[in-house]
Amino acid sequence: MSSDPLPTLRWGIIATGQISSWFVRDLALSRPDAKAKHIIQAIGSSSKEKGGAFVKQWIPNVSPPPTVYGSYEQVYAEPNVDITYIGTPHGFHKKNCLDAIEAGKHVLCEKAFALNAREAREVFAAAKRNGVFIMEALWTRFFPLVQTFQRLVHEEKAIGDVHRIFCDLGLDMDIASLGPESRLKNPALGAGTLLDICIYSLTWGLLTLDAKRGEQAESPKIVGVQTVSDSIDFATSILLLYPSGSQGILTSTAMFKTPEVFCRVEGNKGHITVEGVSASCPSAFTLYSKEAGNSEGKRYTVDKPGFGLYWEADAVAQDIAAGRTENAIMPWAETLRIMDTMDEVRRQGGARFPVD
Ligand SMILES: NC(=O)C1=CN([C@@H]2O[C@H](COP(=O)(O)OP(=O)(O)OC[C@H]3O[C@@H](n4cnc5c(N)ncnc54)[C@H](OP(=O)(O)O)[C@@H]3O)[C@@H](O)[C@H]2O)C=CC1
Ligand SMILES: O=C1OC[C@@H](O)[C@H](O)[C@H]1O
Repeated sequence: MSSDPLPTLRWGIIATGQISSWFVRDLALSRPDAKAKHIIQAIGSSSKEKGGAFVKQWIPNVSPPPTVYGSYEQVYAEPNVDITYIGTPHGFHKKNCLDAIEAGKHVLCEKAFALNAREAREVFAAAKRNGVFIMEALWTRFFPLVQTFQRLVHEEKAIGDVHRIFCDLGLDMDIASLGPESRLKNPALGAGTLLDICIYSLTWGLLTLDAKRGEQAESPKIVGVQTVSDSIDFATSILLLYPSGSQGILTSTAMFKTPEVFCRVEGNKGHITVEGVSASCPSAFTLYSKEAGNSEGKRYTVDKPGFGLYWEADAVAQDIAAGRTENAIMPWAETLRIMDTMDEVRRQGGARFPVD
């Protein structure tokens, strides 16, 4: 029995694209307040050369270095891997998750969890059958800043009753210039802004307009409009209308980079603005309370090394060490609620995937 009080988790990384490069760098960071010890045990890539180059470029100092495999299957079969991190495009998530689960591995799968709710339900059913942990990597929810925001809004009622939230995530993606194989252009890979970035705007709406999540959460009326070309959405706007009358106006676009302040929450006792590089990665929010009366507002910030993906990784390690198969901040039912909502938005808005 180790004297180290922190749980240890041995990761197998599936795919060597952008997000995997962020994730491994965050796992490798030395953090005084870490809640878990992360070991990058194995890397699985479409080629061993690509996997080796990934290690050399992003985690050259990790010691011992991870074992690099030229296939994903070898990672699933690796006995020293506890959990697989799935960093492939959306269209592969279902297969990658099912393969990992059938091999008995726990799974942390990037957002969007699957192409549609039907696929997501299939994956959760397999996880349940095999008794493994699985979670959608909606990292934003694990930021301490976001948890402070939720506490102020829901527990302290710092801006009273919330009436509306506006949240936008826009990126200038120049989709026209991308090749047909790009995950941002190919409908089979789940292209379009809804699954890629509107999912964050939707997340802010859901966690602001309702303190509950998953099956306990209220069911708002959903209206979705999309600007669609070649069956993928270049822009999506979601309206949520809750039984209380509160509204979410939650948007994304591939044609314009959202300015620093990406979100405004309005209540009867004040408002909050949230800022950061994008809705996925908030760096500060400012609370303007009518009662406190200070027009400059009170600013809450986060000072973090790296990207901030380690907060979700720590939470996963703690869950697995405690024998849990799902996480309380991002439970399976919350992922299904998001997938069901995005299916409904696409039904109304017109974006389609070949698997639908
Ligand atoms: N949490 C966050 O902030 C972010 C999350 N994401 C999510 O992460 C996932 C991956 O995104 P991202 O890293 O940007 O994607 P990339 O295109 O940068 O990388 C995807 C990787 O998946 C593997 N892959 C396997 N099959 C294919 C295929 N047919 N086409 C392309 N790639 C393939 C490749 O790795 P290999 O060759 O090694 O097998 C590739 O490098 C998505 O679900 C996305 O939504 C993305 C960015 C940020
Ligand atoms: O999850 C994401 O957040 C940041 C974006 O740059 C990226 O396209 C998206 O996948």
